[in-house]
Amino acid sequence: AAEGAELLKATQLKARKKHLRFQRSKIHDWGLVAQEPIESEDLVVEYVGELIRPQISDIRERLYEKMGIGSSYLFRLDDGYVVDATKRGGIARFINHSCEPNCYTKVISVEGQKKIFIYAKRHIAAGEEITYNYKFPLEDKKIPCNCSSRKCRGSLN
Ligand SMILES: Nc1ncnc2c1ncn2[C@@H]1O[C@H](CN(CC[C@H](N)C(=O)O)CC2CN(CCC(c3ccccc3)c3ccccc3)C2)[C@@H](O)[C@H]1O
Repeated sequence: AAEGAELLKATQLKARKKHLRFQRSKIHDWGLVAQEPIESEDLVVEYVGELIRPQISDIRERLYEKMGIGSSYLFRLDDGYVVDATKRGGIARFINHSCEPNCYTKVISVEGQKKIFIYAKRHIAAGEEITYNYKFPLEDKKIPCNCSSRKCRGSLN
């Protein structure tokens, strides 16, 4: 049953993939834009990258900082593990944050492998930019938020 569900998900993702394009974003640099309408609760995309242990991600984060890459394509999981999409990443790495997002993320363990899926939390019209809440931990050094939604909190962290 699990494999079946997994296979179905994979085909859904493949079908969906051709209707997502990364384009210039009004929020920041590049973003992921829906080319066709997406129904609420539909699976949009998987955040594909390398699953790395907390210790490794700290080292990589410092490395990326040194390389001037700044905020990298790291997706932090609750248990400290990180999915790093910097080298080998899918299009989901271009998704920007919004304080009033149209998607949400869900971490699902498939045969012990943690996978991050992004689902629509409402109907998304063609041409809309895909967004989710990054849920960055609060920090002193603020990254100003440019989501321009009514409930914008003003910063990502
Ligand atoms: N609501 C928001 N308001 C204001 N800012 C927002 C909002 N949402 C997201 N952001 C910004 O987007 C970041 C997240 N970002 C989401 C996508 C991004 N739009 C983009 O265009 O890539 C992915 C990261 C951006 N970085 C790019 C690195 C790139 C690089 C770095 C330096 C020089 C050249 C290139 C790089 C390239 C190749 C390999 C490694 C790094 C990764 C957040 O950390 C924040 O800075």
